[in-house]
Amino acid sequence: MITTSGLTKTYRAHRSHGPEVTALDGVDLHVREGEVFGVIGQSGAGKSSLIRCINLLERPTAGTVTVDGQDLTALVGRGRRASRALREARSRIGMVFQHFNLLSSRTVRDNVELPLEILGMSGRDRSRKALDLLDLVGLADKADAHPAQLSGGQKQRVGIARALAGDPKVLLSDEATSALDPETTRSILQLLRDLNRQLGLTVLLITHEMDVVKSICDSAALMERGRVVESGTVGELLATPGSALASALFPVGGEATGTDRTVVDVTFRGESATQPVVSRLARTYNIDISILGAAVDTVGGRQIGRMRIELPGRYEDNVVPVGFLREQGLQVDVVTEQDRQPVPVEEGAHK
Ligand SMILES: Nc1ncnc2c1ncn2[C@@H]1O[C@H](COP(=O)(O)OP(=O)(O)OP(=O)(O)O)[C@@H](O)[C@H]1O
Repeated sequence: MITTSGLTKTYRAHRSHGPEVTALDGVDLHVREGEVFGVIGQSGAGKSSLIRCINLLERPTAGTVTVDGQDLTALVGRGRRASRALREARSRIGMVFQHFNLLSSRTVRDNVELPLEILGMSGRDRSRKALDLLDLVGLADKADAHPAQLSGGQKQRVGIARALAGDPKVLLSDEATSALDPETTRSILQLLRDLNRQLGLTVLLITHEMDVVKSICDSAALMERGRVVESGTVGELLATPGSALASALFPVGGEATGTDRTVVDVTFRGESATQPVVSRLARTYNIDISILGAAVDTVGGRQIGRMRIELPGRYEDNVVPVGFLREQGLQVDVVTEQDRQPVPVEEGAHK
């Protein structure tokens, strides 16, 4: 549904002179139809630039953006007909902002009607559609209120209703929950998930919070210094040895008790979680195994368990027991010192 190819954006600090800042450095991203895709990264990683380049609010320096089969970059600056086509294409891409961007002088209903006015819809149709959208986001009773009379979560619901006005196939969310408290964050994420399922809406969201990715994303990408350094479905990421996103999505702690030890993360899914693998391993090889940490969690809607265990001896001495674990159908990652570096994103923090 969304593909970026070699997407690059450089800014110049002062119009014609000063150093260039490379905000996006050849980003290739593939977002499938109907999925919720999260892009996570530290402040300055290029997340906002990415989302603004995808809907062409910002003109990319190089590369292409294709949304629903249409190359949007081909429409930039190519005469009147192309710019009308670009406007139309953009109206099918909804955008939700961190600070809601509502017009304070307009009522809730009038805020939702605004994009419909721009699309030239007649007054009665506009009004009906705005009320339907407000109903969809659970705010039908606030149609005549003004934004100042609403809570943050309610304002974001209005922002979402407005984003849906053009019947978009794609919703872009720029830190939609960063200004909200944890409880409200949960309800807005649930709303985005419900809309994704009910309307088949593809959602691309950017966030600096791992919890957001964990609770609603089917796929995720990690950005660092303008590049996508990891991406995939949550299942693929969890199955990738050494994936920084996987260990941040599902951290399991525990330090080795000495240098002459092998530390292994074992990931369980579904049935395998119940197998008494650790005791079987200890019996088969007659070794003492310490459990350093363990957790069971729901990631991307699936129950997953992870355990960090320690075997006596170095890895070379444990090749056979590690192979035994893999033969049981478990995902086994041997943890090195380097793997234990923290992932550079915040977890559960709110701006
Ligand atoms: N309009 C601009 N002019 C000049 N530099 C910019 C502009 N917008 C962004 N940048 C720079 O581009 C880089 C990426 O910024 P961007 O806002 O895309 O990152 P981000 O990951 O969204 O960060 P944050 O989470 O803090 O919003 C930063 O170094 C930033 O200073």
